[in-house]
Amino acid sequence: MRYITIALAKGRLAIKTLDLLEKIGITCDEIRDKSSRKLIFVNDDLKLKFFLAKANDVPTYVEYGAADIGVVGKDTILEEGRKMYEVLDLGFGKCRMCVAGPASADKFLHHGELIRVATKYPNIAKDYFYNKKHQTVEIIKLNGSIELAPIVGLAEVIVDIVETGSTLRENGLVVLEEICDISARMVVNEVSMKMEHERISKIIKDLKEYLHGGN
Ligand SMILES: Nc1ncnc2c1ncn2[C@@H]1O[C@H](COP(=O)(O)OP(=O)(O)OP(=O)(O)O)[C@@H](O)[C@H]1O
Ligand SMILES: O=P(O)(O)OC[C@H]1O[C@H](OP(=O)(O)OP(=O)(O)O)[C@H](O)[C@@H]1O
Repeated sequence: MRYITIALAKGRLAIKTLDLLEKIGITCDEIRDKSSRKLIFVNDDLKLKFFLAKANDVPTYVEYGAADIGVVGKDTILEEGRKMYEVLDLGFGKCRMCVAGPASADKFLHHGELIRVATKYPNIAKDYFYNKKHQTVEIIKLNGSIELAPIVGLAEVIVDIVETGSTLRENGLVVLEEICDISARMVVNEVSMKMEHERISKIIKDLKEYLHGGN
């Protein structure tokens, strides 16, 4: 039997994903060992392989079929725009994609001004401002600590993830507009979905039963 490969996003979502898979009997203890430098893990009994990848790369592995299944945030799915099936909302990693800034920046969002928008998500920001708001903006790509940008005068507003809101609050910023809700999703390669339909459908069905079964 062919092995099915599952790509998991490193970081915040990894442990929660492993915990959830464990609930439906998909286990891979070795992958939890942080001291290991191994990149790929095999469960011969279940005919499954697992690997951890940088979150942004998970959709790439899945589109090309190097992974049959992936687990990654909706933010990454929207930003990467890869061709694959999004099959399940896993219900954790919940947060919101927002436009944020100092409260005084609100006026820039209603008068169609050419403002600067700092973000780790240039495609999401572009889609929101250009297609939904019809506002021309300058997008400035950053890789972290996005909240710094309006404080130091790099941009008028930011597009970023807000979970508890603490980071915004502690830096004197507020949510100005909500773009969409985010959570972890299961994605599947389009060919794998056909070729391994039975096994992949079973995983999705088991997860759905667990998630919606009141556990
Ligand atoms: N407070 C939060 N901040 C950031 N991401 C969150 C938060 N809550 C949930 N998430 C989800 O967790 C995913 C992974 O976040 P994580 O911070 O581990 O990785 P990353 O920020 O993409 O990686 P890196 O820090 O290497 O750039 C996000 O893509 C998002 O879907
Ligand atoms: O609403 P909160 O609960 O405060 O969470 C939101 C913050 O968490 C994320 O940053 P992360 O910790 O990933 O660090 P980064 O700035 O390096 O991306 C995100 O970019 C926000 O800064």
